[in-house]
Amino acid sequence: MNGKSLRLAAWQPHARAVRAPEGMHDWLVTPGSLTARLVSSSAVFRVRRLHQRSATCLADEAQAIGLARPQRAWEREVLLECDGEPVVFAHTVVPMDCDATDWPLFSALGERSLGTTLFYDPLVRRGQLEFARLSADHPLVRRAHAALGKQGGTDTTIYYARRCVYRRRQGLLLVTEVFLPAVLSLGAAATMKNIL
Ligand SMILES: C=C(O[C@@H]1C=C(C(=O)O)C=C[C@H]1O)C(=O)O
Repeated sequence: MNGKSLRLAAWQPHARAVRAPEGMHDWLVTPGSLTARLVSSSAVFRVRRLHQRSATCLADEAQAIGLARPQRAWEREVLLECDGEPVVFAHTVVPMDCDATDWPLFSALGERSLGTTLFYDPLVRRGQLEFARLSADHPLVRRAHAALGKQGGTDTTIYYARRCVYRRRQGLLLVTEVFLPAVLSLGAAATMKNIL
């Protein structure tokens, strides 16, 4: 970590507050399942599971999932890939003490999209989206860089992210999606597919 403090984010309730370029703003405000939009924007879509394990949640996540302080949670991290190109780094946390019946499919997801369990289950309630600008030293961007095999030290890119809390029975689950720059090329590809 070379002494750099890990900078967390200021999560905003309105997408316009993070001043994303238009193309990225359009992705940030994708209604419904992001998976569904990515599938329709590419020929080959893949959820590349990086890991699913217990880990200490981030300081700005604890309260969102009902924890008094950062503590162990179930953590799932994936790259969403379109036509072989990673376009989203996604990070999901669930409190360790959640009842297994709250999220019955979560532990066995593998490389199936979490979205397929969240958006087609009538017991799931979706909270409000929040948005943030993340710099390269944010913990989630650092993890995305590591997953992509990239050194983030000189990266001055601003990454745009959104997060949302889902509730099912007594269970809470927080999904954070960090949009990678390559997501912007999908718009062009999707447009070309419509034209050709
Ligand atoms: C919440 C969704 O699920 C997607 C899939 C995820 C996964 O498989 O871990 C995580 C975040 C999402 O981008 C969605 O499709 O909207």
